Amino acid sequence: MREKVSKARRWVVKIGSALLTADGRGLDRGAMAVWVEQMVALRRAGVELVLVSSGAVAAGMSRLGWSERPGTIHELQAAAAVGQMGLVQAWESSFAEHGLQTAQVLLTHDDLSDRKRYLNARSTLRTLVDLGVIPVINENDTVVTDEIRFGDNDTLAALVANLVEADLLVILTDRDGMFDADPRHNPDAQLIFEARADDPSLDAVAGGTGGALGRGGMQTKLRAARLAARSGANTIIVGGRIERVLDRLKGSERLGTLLTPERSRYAARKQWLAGHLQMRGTLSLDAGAVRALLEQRKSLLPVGVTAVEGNFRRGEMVVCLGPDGREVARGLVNYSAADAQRIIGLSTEAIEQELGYIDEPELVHRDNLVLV
Ligand SMILES: Nc1ncnc2c1ncn2[C@@H]1O[C@H](COP(=O)(O)OP(=O)(O)O)[C@@H](O)[C@H]1O
Ligand SMILES: N[C@@H](CCC(=O)OP(=O)(O)O)C(=O)O
Repeated sequence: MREKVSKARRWVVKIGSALLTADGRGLDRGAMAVWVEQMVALRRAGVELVLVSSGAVAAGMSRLGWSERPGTIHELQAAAAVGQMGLVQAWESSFAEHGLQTAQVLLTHDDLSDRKRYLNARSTLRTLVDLGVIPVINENDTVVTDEIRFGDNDTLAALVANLVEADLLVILTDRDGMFDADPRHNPDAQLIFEARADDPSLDAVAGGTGGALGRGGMQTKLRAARLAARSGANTIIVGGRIERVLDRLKGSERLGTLLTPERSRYAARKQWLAGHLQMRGTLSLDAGAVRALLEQRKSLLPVGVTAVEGNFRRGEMVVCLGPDGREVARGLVNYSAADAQRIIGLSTEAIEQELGYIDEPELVHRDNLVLV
């Protein structure tokens, strides 16, 4: 079962406020350094990493000398703005000690629900990961309003896992994992080692909300696992203070709670694309492009496309048809219909000349392509 974890290539690691702030006494830099060491080791082992870090509000409270979580949203946002500085600074200096660079990425709900911004966020994150930089993501607390807040970073981390098509979401928290009852009130509660994310009996055990600093509790972690499962990712909820926790997970050790998707990664991804997006147009492919997609699992380049139909925008879903008119794939397109029309049949070098810019050399990247 745990080889699902050791074999995962792309991880999103989420670290909650409760852990990061040593229960309210500012950022726990010592603990951060220990996770950084393990994340560096993961990277060196070929794992692609994205970090979702909470702790801005808690760090800001400590910097401002506030001992209680403020009541108004503006005070919370002010605390987050102050604390985010310290948070990214701490991550940056800690990773820098190992020669790794970090990047701050602040996201809101709108960024992930608007197709165009979604695709841009995705491309930027992919570029950062390819560059070997560790993206450090948090919610953009200063600009969000109550209605559009993620609120807890568990949900944000799950949506990031969808966004970057992670194989694994690791939620580090202050308990060893998900118990069959809230361990704060039930000393006999037992750790759940494995379950299907969609198992309805989990709803009852994850009832309680978060601690004094965190927002979510187990309920949002369970919901996050279900969201992550939609794009086929496995989720581990595990104690961040367990010694060498990330190393040991990578080594298939049975730590924490593993929540698995009900379908295979591929089937889940396909369903997710289909369920989330309406078809906006079609691309007709020549025989060479069909072979490149189906046999070599490559991205679709403009050079192999013979016709464009529909009025789609960048980031929307299109259907790819073979020379016989049969559907061979569907996926998220990197160019609008008007721009696609101008670049079909062109080699990669000619695209920039034609458009004056180049977003991506692929018309549809293979990560965003589902073969039929
Ligand atoms: N079934 C459960 N198993 C484990 N922890 C639970 C459960 N139900 C509620 N909790 C509580 O959830 C807390 C973790 O959530 P939270 O405080 O939001 O942390 P974080 O900041 O890591 O997101 C734990 O300290 C625990 O008391
Ligand atoms: N964006 C907020 C995180 C919200 C939050 O509390 O998240 P979590 O501790 O993961 O439940 C912050 O940085 O303080």
